[in-house]
Amino acid sequence: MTSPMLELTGVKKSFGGNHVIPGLDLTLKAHEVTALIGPNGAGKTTIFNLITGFLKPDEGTVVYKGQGLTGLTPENVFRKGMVRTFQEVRVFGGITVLENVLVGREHGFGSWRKTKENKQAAMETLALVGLDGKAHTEARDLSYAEQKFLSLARVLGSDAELLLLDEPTSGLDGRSLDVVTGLIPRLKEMNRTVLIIEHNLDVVRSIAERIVFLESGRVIATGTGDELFARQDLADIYFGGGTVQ
Ligand SMILES: Nc1ncnc2c1ncn2[C@@H]1O[C@H](COP(=O)(O)OP(=O)(O)OP(=O)(O)O)[C@@H](O)[C@H]1O
Repeated sequence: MTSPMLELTGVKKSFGGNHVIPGLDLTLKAHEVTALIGPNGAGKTTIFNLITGFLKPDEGTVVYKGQGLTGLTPENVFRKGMVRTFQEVRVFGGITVLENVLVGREHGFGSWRKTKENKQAAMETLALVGLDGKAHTEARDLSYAEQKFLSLARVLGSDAELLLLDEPTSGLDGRSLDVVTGLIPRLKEMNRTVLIIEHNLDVVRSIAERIVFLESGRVIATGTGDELFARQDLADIYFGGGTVQ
């Protein structure tokens, strides 16, 4: 059996007396697209923060490709080969689109280099999200949708194998939504594993191979879209009534 790409075991996190993650086990297989869904406040972003070193678990372990991540800074977690996006758009407005991807390639924190090879790789990444024609535009001059694409290009432009995407489609519709939903299934061909937080259930259904349903920091169901979307009990939790469709 191949070892999991990511394994959370007995992870707990409280804020004051609020037990946001009361005890979480979660495993990701390599080259799968897994969606983390659940009602507002279920703890999805907190889980991203616990995995990526932005928060430290009170208890439990996070193991990435056989290596414990507990206590590592976000920068050092990144260097292990994992990268995330944030719910809100985070791009560097004062530098160009191309430079934003180059910064992402160099781990987003330290120095970065405009070598020919890096530039070519960054341009190929920009082409994936349709931004190659705007490579020399300052990021602040992009539309909201283009800035979302650029956030994606920045994580894709890194060598990270595990991508954690926090609501990559929020605020997008029509053709811009299609850019993201078309891209995500292709990431496994690029040797990437994806964990995605997503509220748009049509998107979840079309891209996720496995869905993890979270309520109050606990995994209450795991399965394919066909398995989970048929369950009225989950629809009741998600919508407070109605059907997940
Ligand atoms: N740093 C923090 N300090 C205190 N409480 C926090 C902190 N981070 C998260 N929480 C609380 O943890 C709970 C879960 O929040 P989280 O953002 O992880 O949920 P979510 O599932 O991502 O929600 P949404 O779908 O609305 O983005 C919420 O009650 C939130 O207020």
